[in-house]
Formats: sequence, C-alpha cells, structure tokens
Amino acid sequence: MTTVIDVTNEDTVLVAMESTACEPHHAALPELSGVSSITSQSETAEISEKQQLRVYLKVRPFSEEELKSNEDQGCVVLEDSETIALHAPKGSATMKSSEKGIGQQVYKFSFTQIFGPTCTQAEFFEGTISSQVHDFIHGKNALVFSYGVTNAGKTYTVQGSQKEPGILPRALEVVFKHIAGRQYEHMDLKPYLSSDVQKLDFEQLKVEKNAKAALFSLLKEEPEPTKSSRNRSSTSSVSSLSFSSVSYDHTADSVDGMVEGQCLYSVWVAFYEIYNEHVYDLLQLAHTSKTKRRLALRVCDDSTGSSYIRDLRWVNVQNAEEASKVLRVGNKNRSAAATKMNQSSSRSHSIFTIKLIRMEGGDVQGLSDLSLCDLAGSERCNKTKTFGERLKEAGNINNSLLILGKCIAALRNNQGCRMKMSCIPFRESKLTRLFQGMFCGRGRASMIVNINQCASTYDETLHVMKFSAVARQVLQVIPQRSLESLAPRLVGLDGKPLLKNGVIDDQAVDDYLSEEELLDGDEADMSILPQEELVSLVESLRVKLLAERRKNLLQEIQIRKEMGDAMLQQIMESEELHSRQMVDLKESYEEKMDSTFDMYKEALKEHAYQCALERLEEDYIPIEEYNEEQERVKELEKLVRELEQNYQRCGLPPLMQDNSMQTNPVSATESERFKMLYKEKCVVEKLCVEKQELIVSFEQRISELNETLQEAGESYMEKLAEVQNLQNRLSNQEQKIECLESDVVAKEKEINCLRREIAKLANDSVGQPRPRCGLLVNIKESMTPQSTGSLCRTIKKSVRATTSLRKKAS
Ligand SMILES: Nc1ncnc2c1ncn2[C@@H]1O[C@H](COP(=O)(O)OP(=O)(O)OP(=O)(O)O)[C@@H](O)[C@H]1O
Repeated sequence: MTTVIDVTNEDTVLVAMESTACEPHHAALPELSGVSSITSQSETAEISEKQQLRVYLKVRPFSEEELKSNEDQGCVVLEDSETIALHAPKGSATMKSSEKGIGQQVYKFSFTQIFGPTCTQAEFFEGTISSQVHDFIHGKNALVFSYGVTNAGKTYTVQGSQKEPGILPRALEVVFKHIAGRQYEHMDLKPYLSSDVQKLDFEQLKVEKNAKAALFSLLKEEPEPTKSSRNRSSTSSVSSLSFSSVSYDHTADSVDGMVEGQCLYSVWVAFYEIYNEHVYDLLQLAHTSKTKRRLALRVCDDSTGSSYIRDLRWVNVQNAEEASKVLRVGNKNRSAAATKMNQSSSRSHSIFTIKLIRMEGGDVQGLSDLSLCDLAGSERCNKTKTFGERLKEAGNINNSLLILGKCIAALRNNQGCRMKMSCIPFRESKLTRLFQGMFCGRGRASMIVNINQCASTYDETLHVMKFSAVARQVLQVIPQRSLESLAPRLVGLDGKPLLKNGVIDDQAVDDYLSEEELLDGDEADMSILPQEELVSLVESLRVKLLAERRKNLLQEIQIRKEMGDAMLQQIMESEELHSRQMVDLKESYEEKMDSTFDMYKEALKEHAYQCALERLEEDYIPIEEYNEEQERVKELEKLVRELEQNYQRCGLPPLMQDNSMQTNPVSATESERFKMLYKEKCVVEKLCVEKQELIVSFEQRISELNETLQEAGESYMEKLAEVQNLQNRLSNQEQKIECLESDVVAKEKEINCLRREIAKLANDSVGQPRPRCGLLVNIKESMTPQSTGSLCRTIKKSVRATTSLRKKAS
C-alpha cells in the first residue's frame, strides 16, 4: 500500500483583501501603523499575496560509518524533484505495524523541491531561500527554519562548513554584496523592540562600539578552530567559516532603480537560543565566564502586540567577516553553555537574526528581518530513553515542536473553513510566540526538512515527513504594502518617539505608549519634551488613561460576567451529569447488592441444608433405641405424675421449669445425653402443664363439690329439723300408744272379767259353747299379745336411729 501525502499545486495568487486566522492581531502589527506613515491603510492593504508554505527537503548523504554499519537499506527513494518515497526497513516500528495491518510499508511525500544527497550547498541556497533573501533586502521579513531528527544535517544546512558554507553565510554574503558601497557606517541607528529603530546618542554609541570590540576580542584569544567531524557543540563546522567561497550572482540586485541608489543600509545581527523554554543570548559576554550563570531573557510584546526579546544584544556588522565572527562567538558561547550543562547543541533551537535598516534622505525608511532557525532534533524522548534533566529537555523540545506542529495544523485548518476558526496556540511556546508574526502575514516563512537515509532512524524520519506534509498545506497570506507603510518608528535614547520637524506626533505617542508602558514609571521619562507640550501631553494622556481604564474595566466586567455565566452553566451541567451518574451508580450498586444478597441467601440455604443433613446423620437413632427411649419417657412421665401428686399433696408452690431440670436426678447425672434428656424434659414439662391444668380443673371440681356439700348440709339441717318434728310426733304417738296400751290392758282386764262372767254364764246356761260374733270378738283378736309386740319394736328402732343422726349432725 502506498500513501501520497501532499497538496501538490503550489500556486502563488494575488487575492484581494485576504486575511489569515490571525487577522485581528495582524491588523495591529507595527508595519501597519508606522509613525511616518503617509499612505492610508486603505491604499496599502488592498492586495494580499497568498502562497503555500514552502517546504524543502534535503537528504543528507551517508557517512562512511553509516555505510559500514549497514544503515543503507534503501529506505529513501527519490522519485522526482518533488516526490519521495519512504520504504519501511525490517525491524522498524512502521514495518511491524504494517505487518499487523496498521499503516503502510511505503509512504510517499511531496515537497516544494527535493534536494538529494549529491546537491551542493550553493545549489541548495539558490533553489531555496535566495528569493527570500532578495525579498529581505527589499524590505520584507523572512523566516527559515530547519526541521529534522538529530544528525539529519540541519546545522550543516544552516551554517555549513568552511568549504561549503550553509544558507546563513550565503545569505549574509548576498546582503553585504547588495549593500556594498551603500553601507551606513555609523552605528547610531539600532533595532529597537520588535520593529522600531532607536537613535543612539554619543555615549550609547561609545558603549556600543566598546561592546562590539569586546565581543570580537573573545575570538582573538582562541586559536582558529579546525573543522570538526560530528561534534558540533564545541567546534561547529561553521565557527571558522569564511565567506570567500560564497559565489553569488547579484546582478539582479543591482537593478534597483533610482530609489535604491539613494539608500543607505545598516546591518545588525543577533544570535540566541531557546533551551528548556528559556531564551539565552549567545552574544552576551557574561556567558563566557564559567562562574556566572546564564541569564534568561524575557519575551515581551510591544504596543502593537508583536513579540520581541527584551535586552537581546544586537551587534552592528559592517561586512560578512564581522557577521562570521558574531556567528563564531555565538557558537562558542553555545558550546560553552553546552559543556557546562553537559548538553549537546542539538538540544536547543538556535536562531540567528539579521536586521536591515534602510535609510533614505536622513529618515529611516524601512526595517526588515531575516531569521534562520536551526531547530533542535525532533527525536522523541521515548525513543531516546532519556531521564531526568535530559527528559525535561526532550520534553521541552518536543513540546515546542509540538506547539509548532499545532500552530501549523491550526493554520491549515483555519484556512479550510472560516466558519470554524480555531485558536492558534502561538503563545504556548517561546518559539511560536516569537515567530507568530511570520505566520500571520508579517513576512514569509519557509521550512527546510532535513533527513538522513539511515534505517535506524526511519521511524523518526517518517514522523518528520508527516509533520512537513501538514506544514506544506499551510497557505501564507501576505498583505502587499508600500515600503512607506512598512517604515519603522524612530525612537530616541529612552525609546520615545522622536520629534518630526519639531512637532510632536500625537498619533505616534498614542501608538507608542501602550497602557503597560503608561503605567511603567521607569520608562515614562518625558523630560525630552518642552514643558507646555509636556503638560498638555500629560493631561491628554491622563484623560486617555482614564478612558482606557474605564473601557478596560467594562470589558473586564463583561468578560468576567460571560466567563461566570459560562462557568456556572458548565458547573450546572457537570452537576447534572454527576447527579445522573450518581443515580446510575446507585442503581447499579443496588442491583449488585441485591444479586449479592440473593447469592448469600442461596449460599446460606445451601449451608443450612448441608448442616441439617450432617446433623441428621449425627442425630440418627436406631428404632430399638428409640423404642427404649419411648419407654423411658413413659416411665419418666409416670414419675413426674407421681412427683406432682406428691408435690400437690405437700401443698408446695409450683416448680420452676429449670428447677425441674435441676431436680431431675436423671438429667443431672446424664450430661452426655443432654439432648435426649432435653427432649424428655420438654415432654415432662408438657405433662406437667397438662397435670397442672388437671389440678386446676380438680380444684374447680372441689370448689363445686364444696358448694354442693354446703347445700347438702343445709338440706340436712332441714331434714334433721323435720326428723325432730317427727320424733316429737313419735313420742306423742308413743305416749298415746302407752295410753292406748294401758287402755288395752284395762280393756283386757275387763274382757277377762267379762269372759269369766260369760263362762259363768254359759255354765250357768245349758252346758254347750256358742260361735264368736259381734264387736267384742273383733277387738279381742286385734288386741292379741303377738301383734302388739312387733309394732312396739318398730317404733322403738326408728326412735333410736333418729337420735344417733342428731348426734352426728351436731
Ligand atoms: N549535505 C551534507 N554533506 C555532507 N555531510 C553532511 C551533509 N549534511 C550533514 N552532513 C554531516 O552530517 C553530520 C550531522 O549533521 P548536523 O550536525 O548538521 O546534524 P543536525 O541535524 O544539526 O544534528 P543536531 O540536531 O543533533 O544538531 C555532520 O557531521 C555533518 O557534517
């Protein structure tokens, strides 16, 4: 599989009123608001030039060592002057990924121009940045940065060697050749802030000269360095470069017309590096001292919003030789710092900036700058397996390169869809912050991608190529402005705008004095102005300051309010989200708890069942034994009954259940059979309860019987009274009977008397007895002694029984 990553059509078109993603900021760039601007904005910013970011590829040749160590595996194949193919070597991460079906084995990339291993430095310069240098000479800003993995040839490309100078010495050579004979020999016009020019006084001039001499004197002490092989930290191949070998056809530059003929030029250079997100000046004398710590410089914004490095040292150079010396001093400082920190030069981004001041008729007419940036190696820290300080360093390098990548990607995306403009994170790293303007129309940027062909660094090289493929798609929009509109402001000793024809330019003052500077007491020295104007200026400034403050305050309030609302909204949304998450969580936990509970329940059931089974086995009793036990129970029940009966008989209070257990002699003695006895105890208790109930029922019965007895007693007394009556009546009857008996006796006597009389009479009358008849015969028969005796005995018996009952009752 092959992928071609490219936007092939490189076209340069003029687009009316085109803008970039950074247009608002861009509008504030200094070149649009110069003091000496005599052309209106509408006239100057009418036409813009739109061009793809130029990305050049340079492929380094193999070194002898690399060829010996089999680094040449045909990874890099140049297809034509614009297309290159990368073939993943065996063992590379890309190859492994492609074997797993992720990614390809071959990638194709296209560039503005590709320069192969055999390309010379001169060819490279001509084919790449010579046009930018030309533009720079004509007042346009330019940025060139080299990007690639370590050991890919970035420094070589930028600085080159003594025999083969890189693009930097060639650019300087071109510049000096162009301005030859038109050089402003004094050093009293110096770059100031981002794009202003400062007029130095005599004293400052002296200081400047001394400083330059001191800087160059550093090189006199050093022997002329020899060309290094790979150690570019201490002895860079260009530290002793000579520009004599630079051959440049500058016939085209000499045709500048009459304006050119009247111009004078002043060249200033600065050399600094960005290491661990700190900016260090490589031309500060203090750096050479081993005792002093390097001072990090601040990146600031001027009143127009352009970034500049505060206190960066600018050195005036009169020719290419002097520029070469400055480069050597910078390299020396860089290597000294590298030695001190045990670092390699490739761990920092080094930037060499040339500023060209153009003067005409005594006025500063233009200022352009050209920056050549040798970026740190783009290898990633995970690959290099760095730790501690090196890791931090790699992190910072990766970070600033990452931000650069982000900015480039955002620029590319923003030009695609204007409705979805994203913020470009220029301010997230020093590197991108410093060159923000170059990506936003202040000048033209181009990129040199350096690669080696080594199989061992294939994956990193591929990463670099992908990065550059994105960069290649960035469109640069550069407004076309007249040179007058690009004129810098000329400021005085303390950075204040100078009087123009004896008149204070209010606009210039307003433009110059940003709010920050207004509040900065150190820089607000107005003593150079006449007193009356000073007073009026102060007054107007105070009014402006107040108005500004009010405006800012309102803006701040508005912003705070908007931010507050947004945050509140966000908080509410997140709260809602959290509460929803909480509810979900609660539900899920409840479900989990339920299922866990069920699980435990099941487990407990199972356990209980198992225990029951075990217990069943333990408690198993043979039937014979059971029968015996039953017998025993019966006996015990019997015993209990007896005991209860005894207990009842004794009339004691009811026994406690436990006591019954304790008092049971059987249960007390047979502890090993506790369970069995317990069952027996239960049975006995049950019996006891039953007996108790029986007792209660008996008691009830007794009480009922007592009642019946009482009733019987009462009826007995009644009967006794009746018997008494009967006895009384009986005695009466006896008395009567006695009377009757005595009567009977008397009667018998009479009868006897009578009988004798009758017998006498019969004897007397005829000698024979006649039949008994009549009343007297019946009475005589009933009153015989036998019947009379039994009746008396019955009566006597009943009287005796009544007497004995009466005694018992009493
Ligand atoms: N075109 C070339 N011809 C011959 N030699 C080259 C070329 N390009 C680079 N080299 C050599 O390759 C080596 C590494 O180059 P250089 O130091 O420029 O790499 P670099 O990318 O700057 O590395 P770093 O990022 O670590 O600073 C040097 O010895 C250099 O001389």
